[in-house]
Amino acid sequence: MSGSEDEECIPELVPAEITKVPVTVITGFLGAGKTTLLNYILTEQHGKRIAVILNEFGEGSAIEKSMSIGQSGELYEEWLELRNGCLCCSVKDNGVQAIENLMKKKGKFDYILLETTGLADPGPIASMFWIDEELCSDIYLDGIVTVVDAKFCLQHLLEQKPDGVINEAVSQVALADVIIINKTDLVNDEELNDLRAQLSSINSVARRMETQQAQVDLPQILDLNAYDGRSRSSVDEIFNSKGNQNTAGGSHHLDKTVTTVTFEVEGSLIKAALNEFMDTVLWEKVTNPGGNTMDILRMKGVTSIVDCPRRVIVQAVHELYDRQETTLWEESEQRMNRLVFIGKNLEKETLQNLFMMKVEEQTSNSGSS
Ligand SMILES: Nc1nc2c(ncn2[C@@H]2O[C@H](COP(=O)(O)OP(=O)(O)OP(=O)(O)O)[C@@H](O)[C@H]2O)c(=O)[nH]1
Ligand SMILES: [Zn+2]
Repeated sequence: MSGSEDEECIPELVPAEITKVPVTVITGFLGAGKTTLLNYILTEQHGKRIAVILNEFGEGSAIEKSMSIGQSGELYEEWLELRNGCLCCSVKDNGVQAIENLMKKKGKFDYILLETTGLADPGPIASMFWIDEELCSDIYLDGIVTVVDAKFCLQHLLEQKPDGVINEAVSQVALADVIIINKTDLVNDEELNDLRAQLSSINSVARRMETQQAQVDLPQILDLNAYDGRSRSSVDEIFNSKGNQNTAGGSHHLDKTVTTVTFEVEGSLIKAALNEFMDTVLWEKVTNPGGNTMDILRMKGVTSIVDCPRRVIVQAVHELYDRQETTLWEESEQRMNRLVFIGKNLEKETLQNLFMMKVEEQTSNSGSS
């Protein structure tokens, strides 16, 4: 694809297909069981060549990252050099570049697992891999898996940060596509129920699993396609199941500023109106009736655009968003927009009314929907 301008003849080994390599970000508070999960994955039979990248500051140097590659059970270590230190703090595509270089040296992997430090908000890392997809990178963000400690998670979620800053444990739960409640051996049913309720009051749409020693069913956490058009079914699943009613919290009084909100609006809107809606909620920001700014951490939705025969998927992480056309609408089908927001100070009516206005603008302009 690149660097071949100065070559005389066409290289003989042109790759026939460009298979992009999925990246799953594994996050979770200190000691929750991320490394246990990685080790478990690497020793399971999965027939994949998996690269594992640990985004942690080591004892000695902060510029080297440990990396191991597992192929049918056998592991070896590599050092991944990142000039700017910690992956999540480095310049946007630095980490992506480092991984691509490594792939050039070592041959392609089938899959990349990236363990973030326990104290990191996974937002910047997710954004880094997500943006790069558009720059024709070899790798793409598949999903975010958050491991939580059944015993201590609640305590971490409840910890208050000064100035209303969202604490990392809450961010990790909010951005999760899958939440693994690990160490269930350390809690009783009541504690577990409490935690389940608190987790779903923050993020009611992530798939949830419960484990000991992080022993998960691998297909449940890999190849999620959580950030591309193929995730449509997951948005539909949300609406066809429990997603619409917000789960009530447990007995602890968790600071409920981060929650999930879902709504549906019939009809279609023009592309510009959808962009306006996204710009307003993500960038300009709207306030809830209590006068607090709504801060969106994660959003996904299926939307219906005027004159577009296909469903349009919208995805956002923090301020970044992206649209993708996917499957065709049926002729007879009622056009429907379904949106999911996870964030701080969210209020359903305000968001839904704003979206409805964009749909109605269209209806009154053209008289069709
Ligand atoms: N009781 C119990 N202990 C577990 C379980 N899973 C992991 N552990 C232990 O919990 C400790 C922390 O696990 P790690 O996998 O290192 O956690 P981590 O999230 O990678 O930790 P950091 O990298 O320090 O953030 C280890 O001592 C594990 O053996 C479990 O299901 N039950
Ligand atoms: Zn960092």
